[in-house]
Amino acid sequence: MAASCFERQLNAISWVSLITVTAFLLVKLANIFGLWIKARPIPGPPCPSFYGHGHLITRSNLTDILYKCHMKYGRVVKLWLGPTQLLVSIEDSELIKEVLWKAEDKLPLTGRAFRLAFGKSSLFISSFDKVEHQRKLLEVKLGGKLLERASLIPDKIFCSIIEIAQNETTKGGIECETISLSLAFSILGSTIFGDVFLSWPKAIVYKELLMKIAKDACFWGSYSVTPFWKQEFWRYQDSCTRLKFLTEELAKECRQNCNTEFSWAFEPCGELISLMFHGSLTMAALVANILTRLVTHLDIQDEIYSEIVMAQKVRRKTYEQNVEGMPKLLATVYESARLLPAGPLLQRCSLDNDLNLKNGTVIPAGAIIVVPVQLVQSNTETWGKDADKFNPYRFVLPTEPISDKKESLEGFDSCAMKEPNEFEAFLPFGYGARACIGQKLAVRGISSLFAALLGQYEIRLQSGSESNPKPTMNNYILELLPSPKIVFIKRK
Ligand code: HEM
Repeated sequence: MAASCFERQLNAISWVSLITVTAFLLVKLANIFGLWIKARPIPGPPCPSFYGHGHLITRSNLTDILYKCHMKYGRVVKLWLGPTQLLVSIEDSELIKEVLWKAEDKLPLTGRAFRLAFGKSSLFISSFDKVEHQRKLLEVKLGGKLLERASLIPDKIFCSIIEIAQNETTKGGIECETISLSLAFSILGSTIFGDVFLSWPKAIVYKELLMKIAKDACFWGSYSVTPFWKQEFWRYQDSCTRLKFLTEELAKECRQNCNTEFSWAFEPCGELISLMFHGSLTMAALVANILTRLVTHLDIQDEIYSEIVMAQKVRRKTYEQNVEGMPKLLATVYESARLLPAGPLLQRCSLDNDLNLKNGTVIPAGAIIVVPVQLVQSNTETWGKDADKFNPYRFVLPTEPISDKKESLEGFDSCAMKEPNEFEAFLPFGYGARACIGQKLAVRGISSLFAALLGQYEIRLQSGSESNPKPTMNNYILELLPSPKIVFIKRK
C-alpha cells in the first residue's frame, strides 16, 4: 500500500516535471518562430543554412559585409548570426537617430566583459534602467570640475612625455601608438585622480595591466558560462584582481591627499577602472589618429600653429585656456574622429520590447542592432565627394575678420567652429540614450594637449616611415591607423 502510494507520488512528480519542461521548450520554440516571423519583412541576403551568415563574418570584416548588403538591400538590412541571433544594421541617418533614442539597452556581452574584468559597476552595463541614474550623476561631474582640469595640461605630463619622445628620437623616432597611449592615459588619470596620479610610482604598471586586460576582455566575456575550468582564465582573473588592488591603493592615496572631489564621484572601484579603460583606449586612438593626420598634412599643422600664436596674441592668455577659440584645431580633432571612429560599429538592443520605427520597420526584441559608423561617416551622399579625404574645413565657418587691427595678425583668416553634433551623420561619440558622456572632456583634454604640443614642437614623420600599410584591427574594439614613427622638433 505504502509502496503504491510512493509510486503514485513519483509518477505525479514525473508528470509535472515533464509538463513543465515541455511547456518551457514550447515557449522557447514559439519565441524562435515569433522572431523568424517578425524578422521576415526586413530585407537581407538569403540564409545559406540553418546556422545563418555566421561563416561569412568569420571570414571577412563585418563592415565590408554590411557595406555590400546595404548597397544591395537598402538602408536597413538583416543578417542571421545563428538560428536565434538576429543582427539588424541601419545606415539611414534619420532612422539611426530614431533607433539610438529608442533602443536604450546595450548588448549583454559588453556588460559581461566589463563585469568579469572590473567587477561590479553601474556603468557600461546592458540595461538602461540600471545605468540611467549613474549616467546622470557622472554627466554632472564630468561637466564641472573635471572638465576644467582636462583643459589644464600639467607641465609634468607634457615635460615627461616629451622627454621620453626626445630620447626615442635619438633611436629613430617614437611609435605614434605608444606615445598616444601614454599621453591619453596621463591626461585621463590626472583628470580623474588629480596630481597624485602623476607622481604615483605604479602608474606604468597600472597602464600595462590595463592594456593586457583590454586585449582579452571581449574573449572571456563571450563565454555565456564562465570557463572556470581553464587555466588561462584564472591567469586573466589574477591580472584583474591586481588591477583592482592597484586602483584601491591609488584611490586611498587620493583620499589621504584630501581630494574631496574625487571621493564624491566614483566610489565603487569597478566604475573607476571601467572609465579609465574606456577613456584611455578611445582617447589614445583619437590622439594617434590626429598625430598621423598632422604628420601627413603639414599645411594644416602650420595653420593650427598660426592659430595658436594668434590666440596668444589676441587674448593674452595661456593656450591651455583658449581651445574654444581655436576652430581649426577643434575641427582637426573632429575631422580625425569622423574619418576613423574609435570603433567601427555602434551597438544597441531593446531587451524587452520590439522597436516600431516611423517607416514601419519592426525590429524584434533582443535583436542585435548595429550602426556601421565608419560607413555612415564616409558616405559621399552626406559628406560630399571628398568624404574619404581629411578636410577639417568642413567643420569650419568663415566669419567677419577681427576688427581691432592692432590685435589681429596679418593673413589670419577669421573663422568659427560649426557645431559638430548638428551634422546629421556625425556619430564618433554615439547618439541618443546611451551616447558617450565623456565627449566634452575628451575633446577638451585632447585639444588642450595639441595646443600645448604644437605651440612648442613641430611633429614630423620619421624619415623612412612614409610607406605604411593599411588600417589594422586591434584589441577587438579599436581600429587604429598603422602606427608610423614620429619625431618632435622644438620650434625656434
Ligand atoms: C575620444 C574619446 C572617446 C570616444 C571616441 C568615445 C566614444 C564612445 C562611444 C562611441 C560610446 C557608445 C555610445 C553609444 O552607444 O551611443 C561611449 C560610451 C561611453 N563613454 Fe565614451 N568615448 C570617449 C571618451 C570617454 C571618456 C574620456 C569618458 C569618461 C571619462 C567616457 C565615458 C563614456 C561612458 C560612461 C559611456 C557609456 C554610456 C552608457 O553605456 O550609457 N568616454 N563612448
